[in-house]
Amino acid sequence: MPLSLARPPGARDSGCGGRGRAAVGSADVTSQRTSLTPPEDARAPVRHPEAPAPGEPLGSHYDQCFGCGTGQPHGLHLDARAGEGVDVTAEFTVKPEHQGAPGLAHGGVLTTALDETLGSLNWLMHTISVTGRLETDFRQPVPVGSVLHLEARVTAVHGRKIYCTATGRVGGPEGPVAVRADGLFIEVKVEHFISNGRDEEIQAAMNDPDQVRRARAFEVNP
Ligand SMILES: CCCCCCCC/C=C\CCCCCCCC(=O)SCCNC(=O)CCNC(=O)[C@H](O)C(C)(C)COP(=O)(O)OP(=O)(O)OC[C@H]1O[C@@H](n2cnc3c(N)ncnc32)[C@H](O)[C@@H]1OP(=O)(O)O
Repeated sequence: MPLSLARPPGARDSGCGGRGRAAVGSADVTSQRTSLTPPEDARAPVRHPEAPAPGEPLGSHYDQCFGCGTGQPHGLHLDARAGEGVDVTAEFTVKPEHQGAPGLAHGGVLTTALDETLGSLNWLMHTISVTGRLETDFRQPVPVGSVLHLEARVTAVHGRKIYCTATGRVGGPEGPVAVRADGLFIEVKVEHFISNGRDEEIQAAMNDPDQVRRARAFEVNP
């Protein structure tokens, strides 16, 4: 489907940082607390035929993304690589600016690293999806200076729901799991961003041919 650059009906017409009427619906999340387990009739994930080759760096979906953006000075600068299945790997070095307690990584930063690694699975399926739910287990403290070896994979797909899981290991790619997460990502169209993002950044993104090309690469999903 070609990428439409027009704002759809119902889009907010001024950037107001989420204070305006939400342009997406929202399900009753209180009844979804146990829904990180795929339903019986979920299907196995399918690697898109044009997915990046195993080992290929995926690059950033958005230059200003806190997780992967190369133009984001405050970001984590993750650059995941494609795996052989519907899976990816990445490394994240914990820096002093990522501390929660003295000398230790902040849990929210570690969760962000897991979230971003899971988000990069989009490249493997040529799907755009956003985090609906994310549950993190913190098993070991992660000291500053550590390299967190991240791995994420899709476990099942059910309609627009993408079930996925990620681990972060310390001491090497085969080291002990320090953090892990189960996620539920929900497939969206490009309009999700156009309708909900602040105008300033959306306009800049739509005027950037490289950004439009990257959005298209996600969207083409036969
Ligand atoms: C030129 C312009 C260019 C722009 C291009 C950009 C390219 C970008 C490319 C790639 C981006 C990748 C980004 C990755 C970054 C890392 C990941 C993040 O941090 S993402 C940010 C954090 N997440 C959010 O901000 C979501 C906020 N939430 C929402 O927007 C909505 O709630 C949304 C879209 C998730 C769902 O809303 P609904 O109205 O579309 O759909 P409903 O009907 O509510 O749900 C669909 C199904 O999913 C279940 N569901 C939804 N939310 C759930 C939840 N929280 N827990 C469990 N189930 C949930 C529902 O029960 C329903 O299931 P049933 O089909 O009925 O079986």
